[in-house]
Amino acid sequence: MPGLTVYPPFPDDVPTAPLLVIDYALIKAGDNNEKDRLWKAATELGFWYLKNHGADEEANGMFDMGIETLNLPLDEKMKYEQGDDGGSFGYKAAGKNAVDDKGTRDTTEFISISKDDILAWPAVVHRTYPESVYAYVESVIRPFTRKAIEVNFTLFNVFDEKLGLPEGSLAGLHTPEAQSGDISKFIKVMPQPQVSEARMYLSAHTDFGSLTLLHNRLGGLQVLMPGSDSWLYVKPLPGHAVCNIGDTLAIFSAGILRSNIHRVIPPPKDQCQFERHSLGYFTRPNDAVVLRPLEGSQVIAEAVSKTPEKNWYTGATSQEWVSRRVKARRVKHFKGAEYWKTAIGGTESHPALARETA
Ligand SMILES: O=C(O)CCC(=O)C(=O)O
Ligand SMILES: [Fe+2]
Repeated sequence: MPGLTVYPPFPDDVPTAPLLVIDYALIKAGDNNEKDRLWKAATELGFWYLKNHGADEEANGMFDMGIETLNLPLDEKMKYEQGDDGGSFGYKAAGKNAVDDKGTRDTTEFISISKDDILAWPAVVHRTYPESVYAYVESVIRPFTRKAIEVNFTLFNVFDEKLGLPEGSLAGLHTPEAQSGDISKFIKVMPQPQVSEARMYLSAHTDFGSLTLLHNRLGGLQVLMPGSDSWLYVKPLPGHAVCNIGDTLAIFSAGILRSNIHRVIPPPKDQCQFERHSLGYFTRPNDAVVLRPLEGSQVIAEAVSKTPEKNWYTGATSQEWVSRRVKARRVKHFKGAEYWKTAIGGTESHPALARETA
């Protein structure tokens, strides 16, 4: 069973990022101390571990679905390729995205499954998927999607409270019934020959949407520590999801919630000989929501006035924002180093975003 591969342990002599461990069960029970810790994590680093999230079994099933799907022959997978127009549902073949300012092609492939297609199945909202996806909809993908939405809503409620927004504000911008760019994404990267300059798996980026819930088994994910040039590994911890804030929550809160830069490089030490699999639920606002700081909060209004250099008023809808960022990475649209510097950006600016060179 590929899902049961025993990997070498994450090495204990590489520097790791100090993510707080947040207990979802305590958050759900309304524990104020835990809510304060979540707030600290979401505003200072923008990344944290989440334990007791209750979605482990579904996540394991998603690994089986993802491995089976990405092991299909390439010509079968290519029938479902996302294309070059900014669509983020379906299959993304290795080599279709650039990873640096030279236009180097990536070696990362993934299958992204839309929340809308999964909740509506057997009706099709956006597109169709390989049969190996449909075989898991009822037993795995739908329960996984529902649990991810539940976790999101619980965390959103804490953010509403801390931001001084009326209860239900953030949930109201992410209604499951409305169409959105929400995806479950399963990622695979083949091990690479031991060359001195191994290729970046995912170039430095901020996530495009609101919240990301990641389930990792191998290392490779690194976060750029705020205010510095150091990249630190996020050590995978069994049973813990890695959560992070994306651009749209940063925009809604005028930067109070931190959308931190991260990247994926080959897993450290002996782990790099293995195929790397990762799974994320990427939550994005409803397609039609216009991205700008939210009204009705004194705290957000103050944050806007303290950051005049930032253009939080993007004028873009959620769908336009995500689509622009997906499209900009496709090799087809690559136009050189200057292009890379400006076109791929999200809410954070840091030289690391422009100078990544595999
Ligand atoms: O594979 C991972 O560990 C992280 C993936 C990621 O950052 C992304 O897909 O946005
Ligand atoms: Fe990411």
